[in-house]
Amino acid sequence: MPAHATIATADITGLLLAGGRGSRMGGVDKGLQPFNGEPLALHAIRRLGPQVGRLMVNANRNLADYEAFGVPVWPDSLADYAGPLAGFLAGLEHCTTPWLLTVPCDTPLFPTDLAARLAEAVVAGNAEIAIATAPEAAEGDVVLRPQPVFCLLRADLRGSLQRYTEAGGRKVHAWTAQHRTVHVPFDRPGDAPDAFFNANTLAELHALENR
Ligand SMILES: Nc1nc2c(ncn2[C@@H]2O[C@H](COP(=O)(O)OP(=O)(O)OP(=O)(O)O)[C@@H](O)[C@H]2O)c(=O)[nH]1
Ligand SMILES: [Mg+2]
Repeated sequence: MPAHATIATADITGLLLAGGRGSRMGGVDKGLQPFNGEPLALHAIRRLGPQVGRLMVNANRNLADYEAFGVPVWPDSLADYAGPLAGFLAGLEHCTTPWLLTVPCDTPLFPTDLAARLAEAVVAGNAEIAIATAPEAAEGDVVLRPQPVFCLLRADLRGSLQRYTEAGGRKVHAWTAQHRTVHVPFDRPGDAPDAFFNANTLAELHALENR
């Protein structure tokens, strides 16, 4: 195997996760909230687009607004806002490439080399899933925490995820733990410390705008 074996960009579909309730933001559709003058979803689409071969959006409300961004939009097939895994499943149901990369709509500063580093690590580790980990402050210390919605996964895990969610499973970690998973640290010297900061409230979103 060559030293830098990886996955071709064309073999990855990027999935923007915008299907949540946004309850901590007052129930608004998070992906449509403005960030530096443009909707969060559009901002993420621009950042993710160059990293992947195709793009899709998972959303459950205001579908026409998302369609206006020029990317296919798929709502959850599972009912009642079953959480991010419902978005993963909707993505896998429509994914025609061997790999799917998920990104949430509320983390606008995510790395521009996210796909490249997850892809290299998943191949090097002969794994099925790669999850980003990023430094987070914890009781005066800094620890690497998994960012489970930044997830590169094999598209053929669809059957497994379908069975897990049909049985009532909702936890990303509990499902990924059933498969060969590598964790990929984003704590190199040049990595932006706020790359994985996500906005759960409007105040957090406005604070991110000014960083
Ligand atoms: N498809 C889908 N995605 C979801 C669901 N719940 C959360 N997500 C997505 O998962 C990611 C992380 O979720 P949260 O940060 O909790 O966002 P949220 O659920 O919209 O916000 P809260 O209601 O405040 O928890 C976001 O990209 C959400 O869009 C869901 O029920 N279905
Ligand atoms: Mg939530």
